[in-house]
Amino acid sequence: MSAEKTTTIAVPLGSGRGRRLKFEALALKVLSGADAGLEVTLSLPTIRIGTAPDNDLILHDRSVSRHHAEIRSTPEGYLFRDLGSTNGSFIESLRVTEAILGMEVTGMLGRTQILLRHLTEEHEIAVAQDNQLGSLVGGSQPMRELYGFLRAVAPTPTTLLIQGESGSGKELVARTLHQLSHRNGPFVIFDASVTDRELIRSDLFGHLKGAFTGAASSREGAFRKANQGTLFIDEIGELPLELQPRLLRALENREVTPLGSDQPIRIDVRVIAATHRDLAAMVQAGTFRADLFYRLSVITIDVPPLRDIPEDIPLLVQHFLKQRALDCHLTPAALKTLQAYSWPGNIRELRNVLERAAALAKGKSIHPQDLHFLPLSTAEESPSQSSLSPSPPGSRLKALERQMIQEALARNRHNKAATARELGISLSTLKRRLKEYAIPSQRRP
Ligand SMILES: Nc1ncnc2c1ncn2[C@@H]1O[C@H](COP(=O)(O)OP(=O)(O)OP(=O)(O)O)[C@@H](O)[C@H]1O
Repeated sequence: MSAEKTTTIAVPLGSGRGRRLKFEALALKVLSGADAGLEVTLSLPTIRIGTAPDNDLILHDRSVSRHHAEIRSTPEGYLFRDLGSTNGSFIESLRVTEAILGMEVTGMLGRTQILLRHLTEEHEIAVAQDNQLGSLVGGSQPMRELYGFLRAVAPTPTTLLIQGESGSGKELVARTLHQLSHRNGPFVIFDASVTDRELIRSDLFGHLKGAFTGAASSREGAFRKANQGTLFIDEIGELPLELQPRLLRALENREVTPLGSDQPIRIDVRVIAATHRDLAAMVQAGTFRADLFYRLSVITIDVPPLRDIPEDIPLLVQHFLKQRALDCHLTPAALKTLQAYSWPGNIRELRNVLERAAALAKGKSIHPQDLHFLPLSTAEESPSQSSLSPSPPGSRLKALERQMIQEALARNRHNKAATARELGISLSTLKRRLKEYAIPSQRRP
């Protein structure tokens, strides 16, 4: 087995400065039998052993079955399972169908004896000294800690969960992870809140031609599109409960079965999920599966809200003005106004406020009176708001549309599908409007 198959599972320990990652893996060493001397270290969610070529540890012992056993990482430790093999599995001389493995045990599969060792290694995460990582801008302590963390986890194949408020940069973090991962395949985005509930299964896992009425041709699905690359599942909290076991199976078995087929297809995809919701609370409420939550949250990455990193605002302002080739600058008073604001729409809102200000400013200087924030009926007042001027006439129509959307959202308890229905627009249009107007898609506490 090649060294490239060696992978790691990382578990973050502690938070803030001095954060450490614990790498977990299972070392398998064949002690006797046809493959004596073969050694491999793996930390996949599930490790398969047998003589068939799709196993992770392929044995050439004729007394071993094609799919003999699997070892799954669980919150309790590595769980060994015999998959109904002809000659059975023995752990420390006891015949087992299932067993949680100790730190170092000897297993016997057919005539092959294997030493199984649970490895853990801890690494200190270096806090970066940079003001930028990939397209991410910001030199504050939380951002530098984030950069150090991203650098450490990017090359591992571990599933990641990114948490943060709407517009705080979760997608950009996922893109940065993909860029740093050196994975050859594409970065594919799947937004669970936008996709039609009826189509979500085939959009994710694909379908065969004729799998259902209207399936005129076959479809690959997001998982297979992302093969060798990264699949970013945005708004994972919106994934229908009935589809969650399928996603869990895809993550654990590294294979998907398209709709209308009974042939699973092996995939090599790194999954990064994101949410602005409290998934742990959803697990408590029974609206998100605990086993999927466990699998997704092996590593969680928290993206700070903009109000927690006001020191990054000058850098971000410079970045956006340059990115949009806007030939203007902010007066110190305008910068102060931005730093005092609470930013319910986070960095996306900052970008929008700047674009509007640049369009409305009379000269090259942007003054506090050129800054126009959202009509914040649902967000807390910021100290700077009372001094804001009313929206200029040109943006009144947009302000009205924004207001209508916010009110409909509140009436529908922030259920986007219901809101879109009430407004008579598609879910994807609503989602676009929410982004455009930097309306937080979550009710504020
Ligand atoms: N640190 C950053 N540096 C530069 N640009 C940023 C940063 N964070 C976010 N942005 C920009 O802000 C906008 C919103 O970011 P992004 O879409 O990644 O947020 P999000 O958290 O995924 O939002 P949502 O939850 O609504 O999907 C994008 O235009 C992105 O490029």
